[in-house]
Amino acid sequence: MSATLIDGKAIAAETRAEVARDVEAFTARTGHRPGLATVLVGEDPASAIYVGGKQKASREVGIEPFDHRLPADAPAVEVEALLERLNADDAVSGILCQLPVPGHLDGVALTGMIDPDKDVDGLTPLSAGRLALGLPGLRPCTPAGVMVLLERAGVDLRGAGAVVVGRSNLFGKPMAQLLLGADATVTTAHSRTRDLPGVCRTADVLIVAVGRDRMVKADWVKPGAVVIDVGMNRSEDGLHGDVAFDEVSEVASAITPVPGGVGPMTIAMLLRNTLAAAELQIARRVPA
Ligand SMILES: Nc1nc(=O)c2c([nH]1)NC[C@@H]1CN(c3ccc(C(=O)N[C@@H](CCC(=O)O)C(=O)O)cc3)C=[N+]21
Repeated sequence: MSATLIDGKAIAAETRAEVARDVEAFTARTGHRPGLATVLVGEDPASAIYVGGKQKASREVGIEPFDHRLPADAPAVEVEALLERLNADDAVSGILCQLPVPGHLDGVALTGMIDPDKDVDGLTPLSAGRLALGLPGLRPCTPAGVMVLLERAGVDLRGAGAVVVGRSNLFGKPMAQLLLGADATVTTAHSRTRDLPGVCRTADVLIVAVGRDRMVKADWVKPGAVVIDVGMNRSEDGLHGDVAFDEVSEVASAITPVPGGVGPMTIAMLLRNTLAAAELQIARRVPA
């Protein structure tokens, strides 16, 4: 392998240590402990593991976790009532409604109910609009984490050609906007893109989030490119990203592994956003 490994696990650990320090200072200053409420509807085992990981990571940095689980057949009004309660609860700084939700529910509508000041996923229309306009706001955790990885890897984004493969609201769209905000020249590619390998080959920075096991091959990558793998594909032969790591790492100059790349960074950014949300709520609290 010739590429430098971008060690998301190590960078995330450093970010979590920073957040832990900042949470301590926040609590000393305000007398409040930040709180993160997670809402999980249904019993999907992978989702349950992720939510459990978020809870544990919260506790470790001094953020109080609130764990809410509803049955897979919970009616929309019940989930809505829970979100309204959490919006009104002063102990809850941030709310995360784990996606995807079961088919009878509307994930976009539910997420959109979250108080924008508690929107630690950065997925409400207001947060998305703030990002699109270049205004300050809470940013979606996974793309925000990728920006930290790129910065820590010393990648100069100004004028660089960045290709984002995937156009989801959760990742691809906000990723493209963050890169644009950092002065990259951004292309968003997707399943309908003509000559996807050719488009990928133009990238100085290639970011892939499509959910197709090891789709990106060595001949899709420009020699020396930086490759960020956002995929999480579980199969009989283990957990793999959207990038064929072994062959692509012979071509790229730097690459993130799966696991141990973008995933841990997502959780670290969730913690950072929860502290930022707690700050927002202190700021808007009317002084006595
Ligand atoms: N509202 C919402 N917000 C999310 O942020 C959100 C979501 N819904 N739904 C699902 C996805 C997925 N996601 C991951 C977070 C951490 C790892 C992670 O830590 N992965 C480890 C490995 C985990 C393993 O071994 O399974 C790693 O990459 O090293 C993965 C995936 C957050 N998501």
